[in-house]
Amino acid sequence: MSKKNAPIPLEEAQARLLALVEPLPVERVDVEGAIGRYLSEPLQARRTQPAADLSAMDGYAVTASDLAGPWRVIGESAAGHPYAGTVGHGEAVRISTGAILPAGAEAVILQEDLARDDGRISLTGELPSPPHKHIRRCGMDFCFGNEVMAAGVKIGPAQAALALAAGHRHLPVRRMPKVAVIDSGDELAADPEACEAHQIPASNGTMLAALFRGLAVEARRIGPVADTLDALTAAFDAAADCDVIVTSGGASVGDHDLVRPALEQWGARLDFWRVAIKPGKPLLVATRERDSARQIIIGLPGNPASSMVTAYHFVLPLLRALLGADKPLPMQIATRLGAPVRANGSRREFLRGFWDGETVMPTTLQDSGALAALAASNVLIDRAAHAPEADAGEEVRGFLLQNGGIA
Ligand SMILES: Nc1nc2c(c(=O)[nH]1)N[C@H]1C(S)=C(S)[C@@H](COP(=O)(O)OP(=O)(O)OC[C@H]3O[C@@H](n4cnc5c(N)ncnc54)[C@H](O)[C@@H]3O)O[C@H]1N2
Ligand code: MOO
Repeated sequence: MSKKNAPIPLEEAQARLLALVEPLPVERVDVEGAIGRYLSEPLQARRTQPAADLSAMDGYAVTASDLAGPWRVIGESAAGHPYAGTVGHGEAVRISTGAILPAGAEAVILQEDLARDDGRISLTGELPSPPHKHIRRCGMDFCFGNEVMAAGVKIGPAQAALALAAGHRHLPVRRMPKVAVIDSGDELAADPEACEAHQIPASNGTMLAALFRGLAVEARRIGPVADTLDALTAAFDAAADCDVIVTSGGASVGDHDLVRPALEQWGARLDFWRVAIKPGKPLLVATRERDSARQIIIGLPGNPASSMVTAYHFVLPLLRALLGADKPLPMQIATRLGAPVRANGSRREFLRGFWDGETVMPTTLQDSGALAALAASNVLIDRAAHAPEADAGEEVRGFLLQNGGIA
């Protein structure tokens, strides 16, 4: 193998890939449509919340200067229906959670702590301490002009609610990337119920597209495609409008591993090939310049666990970066081994395992073709190159597979 293609470390390969990203154009979409996408610029509040002092509980609003009572009930402030008058000495206003505190009122006494008798209330329980305990101050959450979210934040359920509360009907986000997923290999059967002995059902394409669809992308599948240059270049042509093309299989060194030569024939330029990780070593990254934008092609190894691990560490971060994420890489967790693991070889390894919230149990079978073990896993245990054997109970780091490793 030429020095040029010596496997490179994971972080270096990720940095090279992300350096190729040209963020996609910005569009404004309504808040619901923005869910799953990333803010392209900081968001300022267009209103103050709460816009006035509000009661946080159901009870009675009184002045702070008269906390002994009894009080005469002079009216009501309900959510959406404020009390127009002022509360004075010896007076109380019935108030509900979320209602505006009437003028003059500085304390809310819970209704459970009061007895009401014919328009008068008297204390039977505790006074609020401090008196303003049950009051949400104007601007407690945010004030007009505050930056409520930074650029690159993912719009999830709470962020969408915050944007609406801050007075925004639309949000600036980047257009959704278009991704094509190409299954390649002569042995692949499109129909799992009609799979001959010399075949294997094509399963990576569905797995990968499902993984990518966890992000706000338009993913489509092509193939299975035969192991010929013509079939592969025709598949690339069918993906000519895509921002990202992901292939699985045919990335290694065999006579029928044609993804690299097909990409070159198609006019793509290889950026790097081979990463020092296990599984996933034969990963390749190439680019093709179109009239307006750059296409990025990622060739994943065909073994199912290799495809999953490389999609997790490369394709998901790439898609997040195209969407404008501030932190596109997955986050690590620290946990403890539930069983011993052997010493590692020269490639950083991602063992498949199941984390139950306390310890992580590596699957017995770690072959990169073992789909049952992959499907039983929710964590990739991160083992450094040449890591010594480790006992049950020792701390290890890992990546949660769920949600692409991003909380
Ligand atoms: N002499 C060497 N041989 C291999 C090397 C090497 O360095 N020298 N690397 C090995 C590594 S590591 C991996 S990983 C594999 C990956 O090879 P390819 O990307 O070329 O994958 P294929 O050979 O096409 O397929 C591998 C395996 O996966 C199955 N497969 C492929 N596509 C799908 C699909 N869409 N759905 C389900 N299963 C799929 C395929 O049938 C094979 O069993 O190369 C090693 N070899
Ligand atoms: O990517 Mo391969 O799985 O290292 O055998």
